[in-house]
Amino acid sequence: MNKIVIATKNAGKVREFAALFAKRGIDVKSLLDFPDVPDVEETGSTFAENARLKAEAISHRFGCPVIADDSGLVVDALGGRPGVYSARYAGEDKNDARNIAKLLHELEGVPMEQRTARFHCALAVAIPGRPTAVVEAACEGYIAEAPRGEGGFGYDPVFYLPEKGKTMAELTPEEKNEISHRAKALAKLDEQWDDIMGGEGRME
Ligand SMILES: O=c1nc[nH]c2c1ncn2[C@H]1C[C@H](O)[C@@H](COP(=O)(O)OP(=O)(O)OP(=O)(O)O)O1
Ligand SMILES: [Mg+2]
Repeated sequence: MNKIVIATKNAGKVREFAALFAKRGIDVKSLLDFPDVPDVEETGSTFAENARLKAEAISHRFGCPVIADDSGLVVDALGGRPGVYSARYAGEDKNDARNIAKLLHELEGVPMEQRTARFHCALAVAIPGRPTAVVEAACEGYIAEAPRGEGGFGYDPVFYLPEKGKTMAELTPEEKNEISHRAKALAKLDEQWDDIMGGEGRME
């Protein structure tokens, strides 16, 4: 297999998946290539449920294997919010800058040692006629007091990695793809790939 559909319209995710799959010799198509496909409603209460909903809906529509990513930011001092609502935290228009502003506002006065958080990623693989597989992984860090860096997308400018002394947005794309929740989840998929695909093809 040398092509996979990722059920997302998020350009940041598409860039990261394209780089991660390029190493495996696989071309990535996304819903940015099919703008007429309507958004799948994320009605689940967990990342895994939403990833499954997106993968199965698009696989059913296209009749081919599809991977979906549902991800977000889990902040301990906010009881796990914004969680599955990360994209829509500050409103349905999914505006990264407004989401970050709301997050920093809610954490005003919270000292650094209590600003622990993680990015969480659930990846679902839906293949016609086979059970859907879901893997999950997380990347631990802290919510910074102000945005820093231009790279990545979403909440990256306020996600501080103590071991790097940088926010996720200050990493190069290659550095982010070594440590991110998305890369770790994809590595788990790699391990299970032959079982999941059941003869459909190998990832590498
Ligand atoms: O590496 C990341 N770096 C920064 N922020 C991130 C990351 N990974 C997820 N996030 C944030 C962005 C968005 O606020 C939410 C994902 O929401 P999520 O529903 O999975 O994606 P989405 O609606 O943007 O696109 P789609 O559903 O079409 O895949 O978490
Ligand atoms: Mg979404």
